[in-house]
Amino acid sequence: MFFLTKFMKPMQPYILVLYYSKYGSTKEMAHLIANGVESAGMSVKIRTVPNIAPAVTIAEPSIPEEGDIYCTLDDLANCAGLALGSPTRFGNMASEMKYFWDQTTSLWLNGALHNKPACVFTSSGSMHGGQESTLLTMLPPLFHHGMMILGLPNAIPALSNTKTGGTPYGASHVSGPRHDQNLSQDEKILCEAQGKRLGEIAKKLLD
Ligand SMILES: Cc1cc2nc3c(=O)[nH]c(=O)nc-3n(C[C@H](O)[C@H](O)[C@H](O)COP(=O)(O)O)c2cc1C
Repeated sequence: MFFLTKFMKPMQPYILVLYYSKYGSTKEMAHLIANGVESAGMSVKIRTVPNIAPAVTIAEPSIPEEGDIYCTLDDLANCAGLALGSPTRFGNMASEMKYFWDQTTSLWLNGALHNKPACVFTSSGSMHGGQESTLLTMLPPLFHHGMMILGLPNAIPALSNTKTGGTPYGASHVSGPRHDQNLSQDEKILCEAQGKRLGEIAKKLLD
């Protein structure tokens, strides 16, 4: 026992940035949010969730061939804070992300996420296509898990200046009908600001 405690490295606190993305916009936002987290001096883990394949197709490999790796329940349980992102799907989160949360009962039972800070972000095809409803409907699982929810304060000028995405409920991006619209400068600023705020608050809670 003494040997173990002497030589085992304590786990470094980290923020989990967990997202699903089909066309890449939400993934880009996740990486900008991670930059913001790191600018607050916190470590970060970026994780995604697999596509949901119909039963008739071959299951995906457990490690993706490219890109960010899939989130485990341990990744979620051990985080010091969470940024959760999903594309807007009919005004709601993607079923891939909902499926992941439906597997978190063990964490709910032992209160693994109690009192940890969390925020949400999304990407949609159109400007008024349901970003806010997606962000708000991503929150109930986090409330059930006892997390503390952070939005984006209006003190950040980009929130008032933006002509596309960006809401008080969380960062957002309008990707256009062909998913080919780049993140605007204001959308990028808001992603990084959201990550920074999450990192700073997680750090204060750990002190
Ligand atoms: C099944 C489905 C439903 C969608 N529903 C909406 C919607 O309700 N509102 C909207 O603006 N865009 C909708 N979209 C478009 C995506 O939200 C948009 O392309 C988003 O930027 C994709 O994010 P990604 O690049 O991270 O995959 C939908 C796309 C799919 C495939």
